[in-house]
Amino acid sequence: MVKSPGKVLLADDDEFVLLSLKVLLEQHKIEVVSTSNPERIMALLEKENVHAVMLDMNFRAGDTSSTQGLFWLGRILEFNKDLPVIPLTAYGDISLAVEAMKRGAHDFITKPWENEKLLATIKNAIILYEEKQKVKVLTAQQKILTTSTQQQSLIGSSSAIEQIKNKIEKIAPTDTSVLISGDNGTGKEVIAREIHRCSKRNSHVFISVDVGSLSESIFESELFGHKKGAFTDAKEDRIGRIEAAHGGTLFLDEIGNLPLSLQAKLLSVLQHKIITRLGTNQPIAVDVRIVCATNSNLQGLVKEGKFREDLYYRINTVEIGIPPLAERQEDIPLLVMHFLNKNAQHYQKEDRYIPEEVMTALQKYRWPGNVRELQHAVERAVILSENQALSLEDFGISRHLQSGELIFDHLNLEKLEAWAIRKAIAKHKGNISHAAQELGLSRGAMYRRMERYAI
Ligand SMILES: Nc1ncnc2c1ncn2[C@@H]1O[C@H](COP(=O)(O)OP(=O)(O)OP(=O)(O)O)[C@@H](O)[C@H]1O
Repeated sequence: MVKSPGKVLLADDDEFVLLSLKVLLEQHKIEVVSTSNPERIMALLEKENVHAVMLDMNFRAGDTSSTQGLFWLGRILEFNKDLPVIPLTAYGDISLAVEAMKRGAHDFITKPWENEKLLATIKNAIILYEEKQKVKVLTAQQKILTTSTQQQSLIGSSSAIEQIKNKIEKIAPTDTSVLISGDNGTGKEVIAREIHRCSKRNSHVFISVDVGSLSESIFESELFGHKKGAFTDAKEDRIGRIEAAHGGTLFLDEIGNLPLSLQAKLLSVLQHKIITRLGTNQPIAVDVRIVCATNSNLQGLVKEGKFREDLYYRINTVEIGIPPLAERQEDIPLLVMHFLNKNAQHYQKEDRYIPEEVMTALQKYRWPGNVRELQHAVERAVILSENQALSLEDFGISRHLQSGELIFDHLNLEKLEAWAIRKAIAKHKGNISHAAQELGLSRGAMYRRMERYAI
């Protein structure tokens, strides 16, 4: 089927004019909605996503003052200032056409019209409208892009990170939805960005929304956008994050914090790939890949009725679990060196280095804030250090080490079990049978636990 170039609203009280325009436009695959009653114009604009309007300037028979036409022109542009309006004027009424153009009309057509010229005018109007919409989306994307964080590739050589890299390679080229779980600061966003970078969407935007930091009152407009006047503070039309991510990847961090009412809306977006901005009822098609992250037990939230089960299954086609940093000590030296190089360069202290015993201690520390904490500790050490060799004091963690606050000061059984399973798999280089044997588990019990902890 040939794609329609766009949709036009025809408003004219002459049924014959409406019919002949409709036949002409539809012959050229242009979709048409029409009305002979001007009072219906606004309702049709609300309902239909039109790209241009053809507007009769003399509605009532015998009314040649055109005040009606100019009045409706004003109302249409008030509703959407980007919408091209093409007045239809009586032959020879140039002064009226000029007045309409002054008030924002796109072009004008005089009756009787020439088919070729009319078609060219309509097609131009549709293209112009689409271009304006694209510019709007691009401007919003640009704004979001410039405020988002810099790209950071996934650093690490532990078996956990290797397995994650392997999974990313397989899933990135597909559009499947991914759920990343892990504690705060473990690198969930880095993984999401890596999925985007390796995907065919990588020339489009990656948009990150921290659902956990949004107040409930702005959730909906932030995600879905709004129309001017949709609520008290809606001073202008605004594109939501989902629409801004069109063509790219939308990363929803802390998805467990999404209120139930919006969970239903998000599910509908995932199913139908359509959004509606607040205060309008015009559906807008969106093409986004959704990657979600959580640091809470989503399955538990489902059981408690706080998270919709259908949405849970929709977002977790593939799950990636990232263990806390303390459970992948092998990654610590690589991360430390990466952050050291970056900060040493930035603070012009390129001669700084880390003695072996300090690195060993850094590996043993449990890093409750995970990679984010490690990153800040290295930056702090570079800034505060007075000697070339960085000391544990520079990192600000010697006090914790002296108080014995090493890896196992959390006693959460599930975390300990997950830690032991990962450790055993790493020790046996991915051989599950051997790892299960060491843990005293059957292979079945091992696989059940691996599924539970998304290993
Ligand atoms: N494997 C990694 N390689 C390089 N940098 C990393 C890695 N993991 C985390 N980081 C860095 O640590 C910081 C925290 O990472 P990120 O924001 O991805 O964590 P998160 O799990 O999404 O955190 P939160 O749950 O708080 O949103 C970032 O500055 C990120 O660049």
